[in-house]
Amino acid sequence: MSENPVQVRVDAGSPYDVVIGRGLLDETVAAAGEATKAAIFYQPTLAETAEALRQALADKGIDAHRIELPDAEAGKDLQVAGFCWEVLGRIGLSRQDVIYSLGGGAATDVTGFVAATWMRGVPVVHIPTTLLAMVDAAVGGKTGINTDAGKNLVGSFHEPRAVIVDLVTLETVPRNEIVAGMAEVIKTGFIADPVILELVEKDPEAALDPTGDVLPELVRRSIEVKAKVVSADLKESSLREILNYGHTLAHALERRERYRWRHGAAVSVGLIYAAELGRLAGRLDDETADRHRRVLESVGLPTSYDADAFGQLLEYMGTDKKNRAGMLRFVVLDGLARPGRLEAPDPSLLVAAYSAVAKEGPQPSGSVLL
Ligand SMILES: NC(=O)c1ccc[n+]([C@@H]2O[C@H](COP(=O)([O-])OP(=O)(O)OC[C@H]3O[C@@H](n4cnc5c(N)ncnc54)[C@H](O)[C@@H]3O)[C@@H](O)[C@H]2O)c1
Ligand SMILES: O=C(O)C(=O)C[C@@H](O)[C@H](O)[C@H](O)COP(=O)(O)O
Ligand SMILES: [Zn+2]
Repeated sequence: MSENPVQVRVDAGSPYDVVIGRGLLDETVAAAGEATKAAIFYQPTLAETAEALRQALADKGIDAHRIELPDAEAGKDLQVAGFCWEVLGRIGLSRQDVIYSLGGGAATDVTGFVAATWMRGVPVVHIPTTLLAMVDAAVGGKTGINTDAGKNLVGSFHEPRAVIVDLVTLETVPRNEIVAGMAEVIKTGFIADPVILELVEKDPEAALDPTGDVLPELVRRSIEVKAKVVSADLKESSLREILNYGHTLAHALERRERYRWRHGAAVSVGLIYAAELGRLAGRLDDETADRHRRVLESVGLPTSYDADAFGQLLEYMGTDKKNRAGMLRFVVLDGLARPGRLEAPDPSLLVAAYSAVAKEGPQPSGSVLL
């Protein structure tokens, strides 16, 4: 990617830009607009970056505060949201002011939720710092927390004022987090942009290299797809569901694992399952179905899960937001980049498709866990 930042427009309810580049502190400060106060919610690993932003905002006369969030999924919690609301009250942050999120998708999700609910909605600027948050979580206005009832069942649509994707931040992201984010990139390839798949397949190592040229192209392509989809259907009345490809099983798996699995790792297993459902339903050709496993494994993503878990996963899939009238609905492919829906599939199909991911014995550990 060239030195000049690239802007991708999201043309939904309140249009905004996703700015992609390297070294974007000026753009980040400019996004404060007329605010006189700012709150920066950040994950612990981003403390230095948060302080640099606080200082840069202070230099512009903005009363800026930084507030550390618990790391990862522990941050997407009602108690954490309550703590954030308390802090905003103490700061006296008003509707003319601004909130920043700084971190991975867990940070953008909980901060977005806090911004959506504080004073019934204040401006939020997302600064995603993981691959997954850049290509997916920070774009599109979905915000949320996890509860005992399930993953992301509490939340709201709250569009950001801007999204600042500074590719430099990827250089400190652990490899397993880049790998996890690649699941959403590959998902995007299957639902809408097969060039993404070709780029990953050509050189999986290059695709994972935050200092190379391939990853920035994958980031831009994925954001372009997401921007187009959410611009057409912000509130997920229909088209936006395609971004949920692989997520019906993934969210059930995450809940079963008490959110200790990386979201991207769960999505990877969920993609294998959705591809198999499509194949067994007679809608997806063998080559495209098999391509899922090849490309996901080529970057080191998991593609299997506990053979004994299906009953509980089925129960948890029953709370998926795409379900209608108590019937399961899945996003499946009718071919490469041709997403469709599978409504109320026969239970025998659901069981049969699980054999594509079922694994007996010791389960994956390490990189899929927090
Ligand atoms: N709202 C949406 O549309 C949407 C889309 C996709 C995913 N999500 C949500 O996003 C979450 C997953 O996001 P994630 O994969 O980014 O995980 P995450 O937010 O848990 O971050 C992963 C880890 O990376 C660390 N990290 C972040 N930036 C870093 C950096 N620059 N250098 C070093 N370490 C860094 C974090 O501290 C954390 O430990 C899930 O909760 C998922 O549901 C939301
Ligand atoms: O933006 C969307 O829409 C998505 O479905 C993107 C998903 O990758 C993401 O994980 C999202 O948070 C899932 O949404 P949910 O509505 O199923 O919670
Ligand atoms: Zn996702």
